[in-house]
Amino acid sequence: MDLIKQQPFRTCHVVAMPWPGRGHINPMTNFCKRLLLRDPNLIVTFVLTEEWLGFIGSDPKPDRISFATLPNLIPSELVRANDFTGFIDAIYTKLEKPFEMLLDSLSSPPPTVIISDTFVVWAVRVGTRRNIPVASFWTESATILSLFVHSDLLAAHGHFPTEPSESKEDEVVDYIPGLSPTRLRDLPEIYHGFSHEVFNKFKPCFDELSKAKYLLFPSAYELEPKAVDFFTSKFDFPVYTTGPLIPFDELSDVSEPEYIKWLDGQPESSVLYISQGSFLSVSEAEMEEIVGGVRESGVPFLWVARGGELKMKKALEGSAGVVVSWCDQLRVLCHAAVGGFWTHCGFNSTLEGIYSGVPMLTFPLFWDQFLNAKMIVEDWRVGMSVKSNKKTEFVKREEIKELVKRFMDGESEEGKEMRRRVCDLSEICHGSVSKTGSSDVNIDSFLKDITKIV
Ligand SMILES: O=c1ccn([C@@H]2O[C@H](COP(=O)(O)OP(=O)(O)O[C@H]3O[C@H](CO)[C@@H](O)[C@H](O)[C@H]3O)[C@@H](O)[C@H]2O)c(=O)[nH]1
Repeated sequence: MDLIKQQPFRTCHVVAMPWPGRGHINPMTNFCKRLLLRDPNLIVTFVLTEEWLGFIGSDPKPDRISFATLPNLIPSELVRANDFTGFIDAIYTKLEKPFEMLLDSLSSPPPTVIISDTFVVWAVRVGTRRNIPVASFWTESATILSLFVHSDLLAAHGHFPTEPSESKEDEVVDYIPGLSPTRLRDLPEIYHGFSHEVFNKFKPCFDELSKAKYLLFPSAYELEPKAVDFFTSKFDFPVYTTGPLIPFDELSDVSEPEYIKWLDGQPESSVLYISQGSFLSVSEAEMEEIVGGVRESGVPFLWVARGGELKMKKALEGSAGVVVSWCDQLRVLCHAAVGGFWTHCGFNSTLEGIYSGVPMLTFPLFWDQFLNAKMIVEDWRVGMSVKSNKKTEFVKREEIKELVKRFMDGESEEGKEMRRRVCDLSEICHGSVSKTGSSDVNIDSFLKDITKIV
Protein backbone atom coordinates (compact mmCIF):
# COMPACT_ATOMS: atom_id res chain seq x y z
CA MET A 1 0.00 0.00 0.00
CA ASP A 2 1.19 3.48 -0.82
CA LEU A 3 1.47 4.87 2.70
CA ILE A 4 2.55 8.37 3.55
CA LYS A 5 6.19 8.80 4.44
CA GLN A 6 6.61 9.29 8.14
CA GLN A 7 9.24 11.23 9.97
CA PRO A 8 11.28 8.72 11.99
CA PHE A 9 10.73 8.48 15.78
CA ARG A 10 7.46 10.40 15.69
CA THR A 11 4.44 8.45 16.85
CA CYS A 12 1.34 10.47 16.27
CA HIS A 13 -1.17 10.15 19.09
CA VAL A 14 -4.70 11.14 18.11
CA VAL A 15 -7.25 11.75 20.83
CA ALA A 16 -10.73 11.39 19.33
CA MET A 17 -13.59 13.07 21.18
CA PRO A 18 -16.93 12.36 19.46
CA TRP A 19 -20.29 13.80 20.51
CA PRO A 20 -22.06 11.00 22.39
CA GLY A 21 -24.57 9.88 19.76
CA ARG A 22 -24.66 7.15 17.12
CA GLY A 23 -24.61 9.52 14.13
CA HIS A 24 -21.44 11.13 15.52
CA ILE A 25 -19.56 8.16 16.97
CA ASN A 26 -19.90 6.09 13.76
CA PRO A 27 -18.18 8.57 11.40
CA MET A 28 -15.49 9.38 14.01
CA THR A 29 -14.75 5.66 14.40
CA ASN A 30 -14.56 5.22 10.66
CA PHE A 31 -12.27 8.23 10.33
CA CYS A 32 -9.89 6.86 12.97
CA LYS A 33 -9.82 3.51 11.18
CA ARG A 34 -8.96 5.29 7.92
CA LEU A 35 -6.16 7.22 9.65
CA LEU A 36 -4.71 4.00 11.07
CA LEU A 37 -4.78 2.36 7.66
CA ARG A 38 -2.84 5.24 6.13
CA ASP A 39 -0.26 5.66 8.91
CA PRO A 40 1.40 2.64 10.53
CA ASN A 41 2.86 4.74 13.33
CA LEU A 42 -0.35 6.30 14.49
CA ILE A 43 -2.18 5.45 17.70
CA VAL A 44 -5.67 6.55 18.70
CA THR A 45 -7.26 7.09 22.09
CA PHE A 46 -11.01 7.06 21.47
CA VAL A 47 -12.95 8.82 24.22
CA LEU A 48 -16.45 7.65 25.13
CA THR A 49 -18.77 7.84 28.09
CA GLU A 50 -18.89 4.64 30.11
CA GLU A 51 -22.38 4.04 28.76
CA TRP A 52 -21.26 4.29 25.13
CA LEU A 53 -18.31 2.00 25.79
CA GLY A 54 -20.89 -0.54 26.96
CA PHE A 55 -22.79 -0.12 23.65
CA ILE A 56 -19.85 -0.42 21.30
CA GLY A 57 -16.88 -1.72 23.29
CA SER A 58 -17.31 -5.26 22.02
CA ASP A 59 -17.33 -4.25 18.33
CA PRO A 60 -14.17 -5.40 16.53
CA LYS A 61 -11.57 -2.65 16.39
CA PRO A 62 -7.98 -2.28 15.14
CA ASP A 63 -5.17 -2.89 17.67
CA ARG A 64 -3.93 0.67 17.68
CA ILE A 65 -7.21 2.12 18.96
CA SER A 66 -7.68 2.12 22.72
CA PHE A 67 -10.83 3.31 24.41
CA ALA A 68 -10.77 5.73 27.33
CA THR A 69 -13.87 6.66 29.26
CA LEU A 70 -15.48 9.70 30.80
CA PRO A 71 -17.82 9.00 33.74
CA ASN A 72 -21.57 8.79 33.08
CA LEU A 73 -22.29 12.37 34.13
CA ILE A 74 -24.72 13.11 31.33
CA PRO A 75 -28.29 11.80 30.77
CA SER A 76 -28.42 8.29 29.39
CA GLU A 77 -28.60 7.75 25.64
CA LEU A 78 -31.85 5.89 26.31
CA VAL A 79 -33.63 9.05 27.53
CA ARG A 80 -31.65 11.93 26.08
CA ALA A 81 -34.35 12.81 23.53
CA ASN A 82 -36.71 13.64 26.44
CA ASP A 83 -34.64 16.68 27.40
CA PHE A 84 -32.24 17.42 24.60
CA THR A 85 -31.21 20.90 25.74
CA GLY A 86 -30.50 19.45 29.21
CA PHE A 87 -28.35 16.83 27.50
CA ILE A 88 -26.38 19.55 25.68
CA ASP A 89 -25.94 21.51 28.93
CA ALA A 90 -24.61 18.41 30.69
CA ILE A 91 -22.02 17.83 27.97
CA TYR A 92 -20.98 21.47 28.12
CA THR A 93 -20.64 21.64 31.89
CA LYS A 94 -19.78 18.17 33.16
CA LEU A 95 -17.34 16.56 30.78
CA GLU A 96 -14.61 19.19 30.28
CA LYS A 97 -12.82 18.50 33.58
CA PRO A 98 -12.84 14.70 33.25
CA PHE A 99 -11.56 15.11 29.69
CA GLU A 100 -8.65 17.24 30.93
CA MET A 101 -7.86 14.69 33.62
CA LEU A 102 -7.85 12.05 30.94
CA LEU A 103 -5.43 14.09 28.81
CA ASP A 104 -3.13 14.35 31.85
CA SER A 105 -3.00 10.59 32.03
CA LEU A 106 -1.99 10.17 28.38
CA SER A 107 1.72 10.71 28.42
CA SER A 108 3.43 8.02 26.39
CA PRO A 109 3.44 9.55 23.92
CA PRO A 110 1.52 12.74 24.76
CA PRO A 111 -1.41 13.66 22.49
CA THR A 112 -0.37 15.15 19.15
CA VAL A 113 -3.82 16.31 18.08
CA ILE A 114 -7.38 16.29 19.38
CA ILE A 115 -10.02 15.46 16.80
CA SER A 116 -13.21 16.68 18.33
CA ASP A 117 -16.79 16.86 17.22
CA THR A 118 -17.57 20.52 16.47
CA PHE A 119 -20.45 20.36 18.99
CA VAL A 120 -18.10 19.59 21.89
CA VAL A 121 -17.78 23.27 22.65
CA TRP A 122 -14.91 23.08 25.14
CA ALA A 123 -12.53 21.01 23.02
CA VAL A 124 -10.95 23.96 21.19
CA ARG A 125 -10.57 25.77 24.52
CA VAL A 126 -8.85 22.78 26.14
CA GLY A 127 -6.55 22.28 23.15
CA THR A 128 -5.57 25.96 23.05
CA ARG A 129 -4.79 25.94 26.79
CA ARG A 130 -2.55 22.91 26.38
CA ASN A 131 -1.05 23.80 23.06
CA ILE A 132 -2.54 20.73 21.39
CA PRO A 133 -3.99 21.48 17.94
CA VAL A 134 -7.67 20.69 17.57
CA ALA A 135 -9.22 19.37 14.36
CA SER A 136 -12.90 20.20 14.35
CA PHE A 137 -14.93 17.27 13.01
CA TRP A 138 -18.29 18.27 11.54
CA THR A 139 -20.63 15.31 11.04
CA GLU A 140 -23.41 17.11 9.17
CA SER A 141 -23.40 18.72 5.72
CA ALA A 142 -21.01 21.56 4.91
CA THR A 143 -24.05 23.44 3.61
CA ILE A 144 -25.83 23.48 6.94
CA LEU A 145 -22.68 24.57 8.71
CA SER A 146 -22.62 27.55 6.36
CA LEU A 147 -26.23 28.30 7.33
CA PHE A 148 -25.38 28.06 11.03
CA VAL A 149 -22.40 30.40 10.84
CA HIS A 150 -24.50 32.93 8.92
CA SER A 151 -27.32 33.50 11.40
CA ASP A 152 -26.41 37.22 11.23
CA LEU A 153 -27.23 37.20 7.49
CA LEU A 154 -30.53 35.48 8.20
CA ALA A 155 -31.25 38.17 10.79
CA ALA A 156 -30.37 40.96 8.34
CA HIS A 157 -32.98 39.54 5.93
CA GLY A 158 -35.64 39.32 8.64
CA HIS A 159 -35.44 35.52 8.70
CA PHE A 160 -33.96 35.04 12.17
CA PRO A 161 -35.34 34.94 14.76
CA THR A 162 -38.91 35.08 13.59
CA GLU A 163 -42.29 33.60 14.36
CA PRO A 164 -43.67 31.02 11.93
CA SER A 165 -46.14 32.40 9.43
CA GLU A 166 -47.51 30.98 6.20
CA SER A 167 -46.22 33.89 4.12
CA LYS A 168 -42.67 33.79 5.53
CA GLU A 169 -42.45 30.03 5.03
CA ASP A 170 -42.49 30.54 1.26
CA GLU A 171 -39.77 33.18 1.27
CA VAL A 172 -36.59 32.05 -0.41
CA VAL A 173 -33.21 32.18 1.27
CA ASP A 174 -30.71 32.75 -1.54
CA TYR A 175 -27.92 34.67 0.14
CA ILE A 176 -26.08 32.05 2.24
CA PRO A 177 -22.74 30.95 0.70
CA GLY A 178 -22.98 27.38 -0.55
CA LEU A 179 -26.74 27.10 -0.02
CA SER A 180 -28.78 26.87 -3.21
CA PRO A 181 -32.05 28.89 -3.11
CA THR A 182 -34.12 27.29 -0.36
CA ARG A 183 -37.57 28.10 0.99
CA LEU A 184 -37.60 29.04 4.65
CA ARG A 185 -39.91 26.06 5.31
CA ASP A 186 -37.17 23.66 4.15
CA LEU A 187 -34.59 24.98 6.57
CA PRO A 188 -34.35 23.63 10.09
CA GLU A 189 -36.51 25.86 12.22
CA ILE A 190 -33.58 27.57 13.89
CA TYR A 191 -35.57 30.79 13.66
CA HIS A 192 -38.22 29.79 16.21
CA GLY A 193 -39.42 27.12 18.63
CA PHE A 194 -37.45 24.16 19.92
CA SER A 195 -34.83 24.14 17.15
CA HIS A 196 -34.19 27.82 17.89
CA GLU A 197 -33.51 26.90 21.50
CA VAL A 198 -31.16 24.11 20.36
CA PHE A 199 -29.48 26.48 17.91
CA ASN A 200 -28.81 29.01 20.67
CA LYS A 201 -27.20 26.27 22.72
CA PHE A 202 -24.97 25.25 19.82
CA LYS A 203 -24.12 28.76 18.61
CA PRO A 204 -20.98 29.06 20.79
CA CYS A 205 -19.58 26.01 18.95
CA PHE A 206 -19.81 27.89 15.64
CA ASP A 207 -18.08 30.89 17.22
CA GLU A 208 -15.25 28.65 18.52
CA LEU A 209 -14.70 27.08 15.12
CA SER A 210 -12.34 29.79 13.89
CA LYS A 211 -9.94 28.93 16.73
CA ALA A 212 -9.51 25.33 15.58
CA LYS A 213 -6.47 24.32 13.51
CA TYR A 214 -8.27 22.10 10.98
CA LEU A 215 -11.81 21.49 9.80
CA LEU A 216 -12.87 18.05 8.60
CA PHE A 217 -15.99 17.24 6.55
CA PRO A 218 -16.95 13.53 6.39
CA SER A 219 -18.15 13.78 2.83
CA ALA A 220 -17.09 13.91 -0.82
CA TYR A 221 -16.16 17.38 -2.07
CA GLU A 222 -18.24 16.97 -5.23
CA LEU A 223 -21.48 16.67 -3.26
CA GLU A 224 -21.24 20.21 -1.86
CA PRO A 225 -18.38 21.99 -3.65
CA LYS A 226 -19.64 25.54 -3.08
CA ALA A 227 -20.13 25.13 0.67
CA VAL A 228 -16.72 23.48 1.11
CA ASP A 229 -15.07 26.20 -1.02
CA PHE A 230 -16.66 28.82 1.19
CA PHE A 231 -15.01 27.34 4.32
CA THR A 232 -11.68 26.89 2.54
CA SER A 233 -11.67 30.61 1.74
CA LYS A 234 -13.08 31.67 5.11
CA PHE A 235 -10.49 30.03 7.36
CA ASP A 236 -6.75 30.47 7.33
CA PHE A 237 -6.32 26.81 8.34
CA PRO A 238 -6.73 23.65 6.22
CA VAL A 239 -10.22 22.35 5.47
CA TYR A 240 -10.47 18.75 4.32
CA THR A 241 -13.20 16.54 2.88
CA THR A 242 -12.48 12.99 3.94
CA GLY A 243 -14.87 11.14 1.60
CA PRO A 244 -17.96 9.50 3.12
CA LEU A 245 -17.01 8.06 6.52
CA ILE A 246 -19.27 5.09 6.25
CA PRO A 247 -18.27 1.45 6.89
CA PHE A 248 -17.72 0.36 3.27
CA ASP A 249 -14.64 -1.62 4.40
CA GLU A 250 -16.92 -3.94 6.35
CA LEU A 251 -19.22 -4.87 3.47
CA SER A 252 -17.47 -8.17 2.91
CA ASP A 253 -18.78 -9.53 6.25
CA VAL A 254 -19.56 -13.21 5.65
CA SER A 255 -22.18 -13.63 8.37
CA GLU A 256 -25.74 -14.16 7.10
CA PRO A 257 -28.30 -12.73 9.50
CA GLU A 258 -31.92 -13.72 8.84
CA TYR A 259 -32.80 -10.39 7.21
CA ILE A 260 -29.97 -10.80 4.65
CA LYS A 261 -31.20 -14.30 3.87
CA TRP A 262 -34.69 -12.84 3.38
CA LEU A 263 -33.30 -10.14 1.07
CA ASP A 264 -31.46 -12.84 -0.91
CA GLY A 265 -34.85 -14.29 -1.83
CA GLN A 266 -36.38 -11.00 -3.08
CA PRO A 267 -36.35 -9.75 -6.69
CA GLU A 268 -33.79 -7.10 -7.64
CA SER A 269 -34.59 -3.53 -6.55
CA SER A 270 -37.98 -4.58 -5.16
CA VAL A 271 -37.56 -3.89 -1.43
CA LEU A 272 -38.11 -0.61 0.40
CA TYR A 273 -35.72 -0.30 3.35
CA ILE A 274 -37.27 1.86 6.10
CA SER A 275 -35.32 3.47 8.95
CA GLN A 276 -36.26 6.46 11.03
CA GLY A 277 -32.90 6.90 12.70
CA SER A 278 -31.50 6.21 16.09
CA PHE A 279 -32.71 9.21 18.06
CA LEU A 280 -36.24 10.60 17.69
CA SER A 281 -39.48 8.92 16.78
CA VAL A 282 -42.81 10.05 15.33
CA SER A 283 -46.17 10.21 17.13
CA GLU A 284 -48.31 7.06 17.36
CA ALA A 285 -51.04 8.55 15.17
CA GLU A 286 -48.56 9.42 12.42
CA MET A 287 -46.93 6.02 12.70
CA GLU A 288 -50.31 4.34 12.18
CA GLU A 289 -50.74 6.21 8.91
CA ILE A 290 -47.24 5.29 7.77
CA VAL A 291 -47.71 1.62 8.65
CA GLY A 292 -51.11 1.56 6.91
CA GLY A 293 -49.77 3.29 3.79
CA VAL A 294 -46.71 1.08 3.40
CA ARG A 295 -48.72 -2.05 4.05
CA GLU A 296 -51.41 -1.15 1.53
CA SER A 297 -48.83 -0.29 -1.13
CA GLY A 298 -48.00 -4.01 -1.33
CA VAL A 299 -44.31 -3.14 -1.71
CA PRO A 300 -41.98 -5.56 0.15
CA PHE A 301 -40.11 -3.84 2.97
CA LEU A 302 -37.37 -4.28 5.53
CA TRP A 303 -38.25 -2.04 8.48
CA VAL A 304 -35.98 -1.05 11.36
CA ALA A 305 -38.29 -0.39 14.30
CA ARG A 306 -36.17 0.94 17.08
CA GLY A 307 -37.71 0.29 20.45
CA GLY A 308 -41.14 -0.82 19.15
CA GLU A 309 -40.25 -3.96 17.28
CA LEU A 310 -42.94 -6.22 18.74
CA LYS A 311 -45.72 -3.72 18.28
CA MET A 312 -44.65 -3.04 14.73
CA LYS A 313 -44.43 -6.74 13.93
CA LYS A 314 -48.01 -7.11 15.11
CA ALA A 315 -49.24 -4.13 13.11
CA LEU A 316 -47.58 -5.47 9.98
CA GLU A 317 -48.52 -9.13 10.43
CA GLY A 318 -49.36 -10.82 7.14
CA SER A 319 -47.87 -8.04 5.00
CA ALA A 320 -45.03 -8.23 2.55
CA GLY A 321 -42.08 -7.47 4.76
CA VAL A 322 -39.73 -8.03 7.66
CA VAL A 323 -39.31 -5.99 10.87
CA VAL A 324 -35.99 -5.89 12.75
CA SER A 325 -34.75 -3.88 15.71
CA TRP A 326 -31.36 -3.15 14.15
CA CYS A 327 -29.49 -4.12 11.02
CA ASP A 328 -26.22 -3.55 9.27
CA GLN A 329 -27.63 -0.61 7.32
CA LEU A 330 -24.97 -0.08 4.68
CA ARG A 331 -24.91 -3.79 3.88
CA VAL A 332 -28.68 -3.75 3.50
CA LEU A 333 -28.59 -0.67 1.27
CA CYS A 334 -25.92 -2.27 -0.93
CA HIS A 335 -27.99 -5.48 -1.33
CA ALA A 336 -29.28 -5.94 -4.88
CA ALA A 337 -32.84 -6.51 -3.64
CA VAL A 338 -33.10 -3.03 -2.10
CA GLY A 339 -34.58 -0.47 -4.47
CA GLY A 340 -35.50 2.39 -2.15
CA PHE A 341 -34.67 3.91 1.22
CA TRP A 342 -37.26 5.59 3.45
CA THR A 343 -35.02 7.73 5.63
CA HIS A 344 -35.15 10.38 8.35
CA CYS A 345 -32.21 11.95 6.47
CA GLY A 346 -29.56 11.85 9.18
CA PHE A 347 -26.39 12.84 7.34
CA ASN A 348 -24.77 9.40 7.65
CA SER A 349 -27.88 7.73 6.27
CA THR A 350 -27.99 10.28 3.46
CA LEU A 351 -24.39 9.50 2.51
CA GLU A 352 -25.02 5.76 2.82
CA GLY A 353 -28.04 6.03 0.49
CA ILE A 354 -25.98 7.92 -2.07
CA TYR A 355 -22.99 5.60 -1.77
CA SER A 356 -25.24 2.57 -2.35
CA GLY A 357 -26.97 4.19 -5.32
CA VAL A 358 -30.41 3.80 -3.72
CA PRO A 359 -32.99 6.59 -4.19
CA MET A 360 -34.48 8.02 -1.02
CA LEU A 361 -37.96 8.80 0.31
CA THR A 362 -37.32 11.64 2.69
CA PHE A 363 -39.00 11.87 6.08
CA PRO A 364 -36.98 14.38 8.15
CA LEU A 365 -37.74 14.79 11.85
CA PHE A 366 -35.37 17.38 13.25
CA TRP A 367 -32.49 19.81 12.74
CA ASP A 368 -30.21 19.27 9.70
CA GLN A 369 -32.48 16.50 8.41
CA PHE A 370 -34.84 19.05 6.77
CA LEU A 371 -32.06 20.58 4.70
CA ASN A 372 -30.62 17.15 3.88
CA ALA A 373 -34.08 16.18 2.61
CA LYS A 374 -34.23 19.30 0.47
CA MET A 375 -30.79 18.58 -0.98
CA ILE A 376 -31.81 14.96 -1.74
CA VAL A 377 -35.02 15.96 -3.50
CA GLU A 378 -34.20 19.30 -5.13
CA ASP A 379 -30.44 19.69 -5.46
CA TRP A 380 -29.21 16.16 -6.12
CA ARG A 381 -32.65 15.00 -7.39
CA VAL A 382 -32.22 11.50 -6.02
CA GLY A 383 -35.40 11.19 -4.01
CA MET A 384 -38.99 12.13 -3.27
CA SER A 385 -40.48 13.77 -0.22
CA VAL A 386 -43.02 12.13 2.12
CA LYS A 387 -43.63 15.14 4.27
CA SER A 388 -46.75 17.23 3.86
CA ASN A 389 -46.16 20.78 2.64
CA LYS A 390 -47.54 22.08 5.89
CA LYS A 391 -45.29 21.18 8.79
CA THR A 392 -48.22 20.96 11.19
CA GLU A 393 -50.04 18.25 9.27
CA PHE A 394 -48.94 14.73 8.63
CA VAL A 395 -49.39 12.72 5.47
CA LYS A 396 -52.30 10.28 5.37
CA ARG A 397 -52.08 6.59 4.53
CA GLU A 398 -53.72 6.89 1.11
CA GLU A 399 -51.10 9.42 -0.01
CA ILE A 400 -48.32 7.30 1.46
CA LYS A 401 -49.59 4.22 -0.35
CA GLU A 402 -49.61 6.02 -3.73
CA LEU A 403 -46.26 7.70 -3.09
CA VAL A 404 -44.53 4.44 -2.12
CA LYS A 405 -45.84 2.76 -5.28
CA ARG A 406 -44.75 5.68 -7.46
CA PHE A 407 -41.35 5.87 -5.77
CA MET A 408 -40.60 2.16 -6.16
CA ASP A 409 -41.61 2.13 -9.83
CA GLY A 410 -38.25 1.83 -11.56
CA GLU A 411 -39.86 1.74 -15.00
CA SER A 412 -41.47 5.21 -15.02
CA GLU A 413 -39.56 8.10 -16.58
CA GLU A 414 -39.15 9.89 -13.23
CA GLY A 415 -38.12 6.60 -11.57
CA LYS A 416 -35.47 5.96 -14.22
CA GLU A 417 -34.14 9.52 -14.04
CA MET A 418 -33.90 9.41 -10.23
CA ARG A 419 -32.06 6.09 -10.37
CA ARG A 420 -29.70 7.33 -13.07
CA ARG A 421 -28.81 10.38 -10.98
CA VAL A 422 -28.24 8.44 -7.78
CA CYS A 423 -25.98 6.02 -9.69
CA ASP A 424 -23.94 9.01 -10.93
CA LEU A 425 -23.55 10.34 -7.39
CA SER A 426 -22.77 6.85 -6.13
CA GLU A 427 -19.93 6.66 -8.65
CA ILE A 428 -18.56 9.97 -7.39
CA CYS A 429 -18.58 8.68 -3.81
CA HIS A 430 -16.99 5.38 -4.80
CA GLY A 431 -14.38 7.32 -6.77
CA SER A 432 -13.55 9.52 -3.80
CA VAL A 433 -12.73 6.50 -1.61
CA SER A 434 -11.03 4.45 -4.35
CA LYS A 435 -7.30 3.81 -4.35
CA THR A 436 -6.50 6.98 -6.27
CA GLY A 437 -9.43 9.02 -4.94
CA SER A 438 -9.50 12.37 -3.18
CA SER A 439 -10.23 10.81 0.20
CA ASP A 440 -6.81 9.16 0.64
CA VAL A 441 -5.08 12.22 -0.79
CA ASN A 442 -6.83 14.48 1.70
CA ILE A 443 -6.34 12.12 4.63
CA ASP A 444 -2.64 11.89 3.79
CA SER A 445 -2.38 15.70 3.70
CA PHE A 446 -4.09 15.89 7.06
CA LEU A 447 -1.69 13.28 8.45
CA LYS A 448 1.30 15.18 7.08
CA ASP A 449 -0.03 18.31 8.77
CA ILE A 450 -0.48 16.73 12.17
CA THR A 451 2.73 14.72 12.18
CA LYS A 452 5.07 17.49 11.09
CA ILE A 453 7.48 18.44 13.83
CA VAL A 454 7.20 22.11 14.71
O1 LIG B 1 -30.61 -0.33 11.99
C1 LIG B 1 -29.75 0.55 11.85
C2 LIG B 1 -30.03 1.94 11.93
C3 LIG B 1 -28.99 2.83 11.78
N1 LIG B 1 -27.73 2.38 11.59
C4 LIG B 1 -26.61 3.32 11.43
O2 LIG B 1 -26.70 4.37 12.37
C5 LIG B 1 -26.21 5.57 11.78
C6 LIG B 1 -27.25 6.64 11.99
O3 LIG B 1 -26.70 7.89 11.64
P1 LIG B 1 -27.58 9.04 10.96
O4 LIG B 1 -28.24 8.54 9.75
O5 LIG B 1 -26.70 10.23 10.77
O6 LIG B 1 -28.74 9.28 12.00
P2 LIG B 1 -28.76 9.80 13.56
O7 LIG B 1 -28.13 8.81 14.43
O8 LIG B 1 -30.14 10.22 13.83
O9 LIG B 1 -27.81 11.08 13.41
C7 LIG B 1 -27.63 12.23 14.21
O10 LIG B 1 -26.35 12.72 13.77
C8 LIG B 1 -26.29 13.04 12.38
C9 LIG B 1 -24.86 13.46 12.06
O11 LIG B 1 -24.47 14.52 12.85
C10 LIG B 1 -27.30 14.13 12.03
O12 LIG B 1 -27.26 14.39 10.64
C11 LIG B 1 -28.69 13.70 12.48
O13 LIG B 1 -29.63 14.74 12.26
C12 LIG B 1 -28.68 13.31 13.96
O14 LIG B 1 -29.96 12.82 14.36
C13 LIG B 1 -25.94 5.28 10.32
O15 LIG B 1 -24.55 5.12 10.11
C14 LIG B 1 -26.66 3.96 10.07
O16 LIG B 1 -26.04 3.13 9.12
C15 LIG B 1 -27.46 1.05 11.48
O17 LIG B 1 -26.32 0.61 11.25
N2 LIG B 1 -28.48 0.17 11.64
